[in-house]
Amino acid sequence: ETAGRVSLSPLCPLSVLLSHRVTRVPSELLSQSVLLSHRATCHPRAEELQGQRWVPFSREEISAFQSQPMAEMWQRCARRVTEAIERVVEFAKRLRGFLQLSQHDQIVLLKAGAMEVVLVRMCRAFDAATRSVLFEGKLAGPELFRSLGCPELVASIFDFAQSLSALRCSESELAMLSALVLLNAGRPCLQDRPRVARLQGHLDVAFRLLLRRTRREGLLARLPAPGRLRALCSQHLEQVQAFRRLHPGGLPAAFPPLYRELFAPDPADGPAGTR
Ligand SMILES: N#Cc1cc2c(cc1C(F)(C(F)(F)F)C(F)(F)F)CC[C@H]1N(C(=O)[C@H]3CC[C@H](C(=O)O)CC3)CC[C@@]21S(=O)(=O)c1ccc(F)cc1
Repeated sequence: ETAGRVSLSPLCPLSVLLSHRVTRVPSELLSQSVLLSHRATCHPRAEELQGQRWVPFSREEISAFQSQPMAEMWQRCARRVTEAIERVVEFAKRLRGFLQLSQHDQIVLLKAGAMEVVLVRMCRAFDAATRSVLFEGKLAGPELFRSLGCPELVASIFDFAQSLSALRCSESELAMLSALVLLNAGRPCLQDRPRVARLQGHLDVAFRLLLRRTRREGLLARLPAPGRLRALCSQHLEQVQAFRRLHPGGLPAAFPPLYRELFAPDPADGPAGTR
């Protein structure tokens, strides 16, 4: 019998039975630890989202954003992407087994999945009623991002946020979704694919049991197809390349180094994920 599991032999007096803490199955412990990692690395925190009255930007504030030079707005948003990705890296490091992978595989999984997790997390701060997202403290519609010069990408990002928020996922569901986006054994260039597949398998079982416990099995069929996230991220990479072409000499130094590493790697550094 493993330590802590109550022995159910008939000889076991009630006092012993009652003295043990509640016995949780490993998968419930796993989804609980993923939820804690998610809560600790999301911004804003769930309680802030509930409490906060979401105020929309005024017309003047929106036109101020729209008259920002393109490079300024890109740097402003790139900083927020970078902050969000740093929190996703912290989330990954807290996932059971992630830090035991080789650093090469950790980097491959993060390069491929971090932005996808940011886009999943975005739905937490998305208001479906006004089709707007919390940006720098207030609610912003797609028109606020006009000066980025990539209206299709912005529209796809909002469509994705809209469809995900329509599923009204709980924090636990978003936590498990994010963990499964990251620990994806299908990512190219992995060295120890079977090891990632084992971690992914444990998360998959834990997610299905969570959905069964909460009578939300129907969610699986309604989740956006994984291809949609991938398409969004490749659209994003195209836009970064387009932006770089507009600004020869590489991304301005004002872009965070992590952003440059993830989205505008210097060709001299070799193919993505192999450094
Ligand atoms: N630069 C940017 C950029 C920045 C962002 C997104 C997309 C881009 C690009 F798609 C662009 F610009 F083209 F639209 C880009 F660049 F990626 F291509 C989507 C995720 C957003 N985001 C978030 O919603 C996070 C989610 C996680 C959350 C947390 O940490 O828990 C914090 C807030 C991070 C940055 C942010 S944003 O808020 O600047 C934003 C920008 C445009 C838009 F249409 C909607 C939002």
